[in-house]
Amino acid sequence: MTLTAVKSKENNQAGQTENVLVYNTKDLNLWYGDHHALKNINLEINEREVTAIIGPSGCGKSTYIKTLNRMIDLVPGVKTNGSIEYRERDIFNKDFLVEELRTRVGMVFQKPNPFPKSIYENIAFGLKIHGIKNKQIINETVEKSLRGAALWEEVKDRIHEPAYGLSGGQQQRLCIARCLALEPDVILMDEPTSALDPVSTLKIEELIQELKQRYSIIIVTHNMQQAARISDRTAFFLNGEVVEYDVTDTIFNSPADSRTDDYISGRFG
Ligand SMILES: Nc1ncnc2c1ncn2[C@@H]1O[C@H](COP(=O)(O)OP(=O)(O)OP(=O)(O)O)[C@@H](O)[C@H]1O
Repeated sequence: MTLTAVKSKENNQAGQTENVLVYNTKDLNLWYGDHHALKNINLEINEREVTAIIGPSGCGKSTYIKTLNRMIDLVPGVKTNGSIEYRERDIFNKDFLVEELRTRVGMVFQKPNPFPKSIYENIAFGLKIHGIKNKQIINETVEKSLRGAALWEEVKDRIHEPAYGLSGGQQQRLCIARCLALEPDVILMDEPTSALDPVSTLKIEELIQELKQRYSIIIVTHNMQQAARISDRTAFFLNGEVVEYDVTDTIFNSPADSRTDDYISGRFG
């Protein structure tokens, strides 16, 4: 039984609700050509939690989250074995259409990447691609998504202006709104605040706390304080392996492995 499963069981005995898994990664290995970038990864990720992935540069954090929505398929020469179950279905199974997976699992990148269109069109565009044509539904979804990303009040009077006119932090919240419009189940975030100033970072962190009421969030971050502040569980990656995975408080206050302790204390990385 894995650590997370043990904890779920303990919670259950204490009369709390059992955790539901959104992802279950089993013995995952990944190679870029000959380079073994992910080694025997086993991770159970709970729904409606924030799961942080931390570790030094090059340890495989981005590779792992890009595998969760099969964006890794776009890299030539990648090989994998093992499995990743999303809601108990193997994402590598040929019956699981990648388009379906990416609709269920949204992604926000390090650098805000709005389309060169208006604020409104940034959200409406994705809806139209998904076949939604009704103007009223589109208008309502645009507003709902911008509200969900805590951006509506700031942009409601200029939603037909170019998205590039927004600040970096606003652009990142627009990218989150664009993701929310498609009603995802999971949101993957790859260092979403690393290009932002402290005030914009705080806004995104507050937003993540709100979003976890409805979505499961998996976030890669180099910022230890951020992982400690916003995540429920943290996985520490090193050289393509998961060294330790536990509730965030334990990782930061009493890690089991001395390498985790060294990393979070800033002794390397
Ligand atoms: N497209 C690629 N082709 C070949 N090797 C790659 C590719 N992408 C990543 N790698 C290698 O795989 C390893 C893991 O990279 P990855 O980007 O996942 O690390 P990371 O932990 O996210 O790093 P960082 O914190 O610097 O973003 C590194 O050794 C990297 O050089």
